[in-house]
Amino acid sequence: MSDPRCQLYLVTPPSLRNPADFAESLRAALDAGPVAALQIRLKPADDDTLRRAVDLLRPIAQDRGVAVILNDRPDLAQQTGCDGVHLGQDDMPVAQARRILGRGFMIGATCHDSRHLAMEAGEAGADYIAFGAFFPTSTKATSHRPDPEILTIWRETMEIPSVAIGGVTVANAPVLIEAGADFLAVSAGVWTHPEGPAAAVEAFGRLMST
Ligand SMILES: Cc1ncc(COP(=O)(O)OP(=O)(O)O)c(N)n1
Ligand SMILES: Cc1nc(C(=O)O)sc1CCOP(=O)(O)O
Repeated sequence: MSDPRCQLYLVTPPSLRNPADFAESLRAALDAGPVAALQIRLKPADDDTLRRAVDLLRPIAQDRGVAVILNDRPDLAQQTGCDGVHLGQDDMPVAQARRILGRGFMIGATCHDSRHLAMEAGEAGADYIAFGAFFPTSTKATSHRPDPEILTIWRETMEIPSVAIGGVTVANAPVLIEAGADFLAVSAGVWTHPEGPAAAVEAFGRLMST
């Protein structure tokens, strides 16, 4: 298969009411089409809950070649065998995380609608930067609404891959793909898709391969 210009990055729902059921949905989703990464994002969750979630979900993803990124927690990400961590502006600074985690560990950084934040994150050692929220979402309260053009400008001027997040669905994804996003990070648009997560991943796969 030719290298797709944009790849799918799944984000878990904010809470897993039934972890075993979610594990089943995750298997089905990952078997339905190409997925580059899975972010485990549980809010709020204590350390035991996070560890149990990583222990359950990490092998499902990694066995299928999907990188596992833990949200917010570089310490637990490293201890539990994840491939990377995603850091917000109020989390551990990227440079500090890079010093602790070393070069082989993936670090992503939230940059809202700011190329300035994104350049800072890149200089501090981030492997990808995330812009959002591009569309309204009920997964998280958001106060930034970037124009998709930020993805075009970023791609034309910078080498670090961009992730577009926030309210992304099969219906609105084309504008972000056209604008030049390297990855689309999606939660509700997959887990609450009317035809189910596998159908959503298949549909994203079609969009990204055309
Ligand atoms: C890929 C990606 N982009 C942005 C975020 C948001 O991270 P953050 O600002 O730390 O907010 P919370 O996710 O912790 O609520 C993300 N998680 N992933
Ligand atoms: C976790 C998160 N961060 C965002 C940001 O803008 O930084 S938007 C968002 C929610 C992503 O979930 P959904 O695909 O359901 O909108």
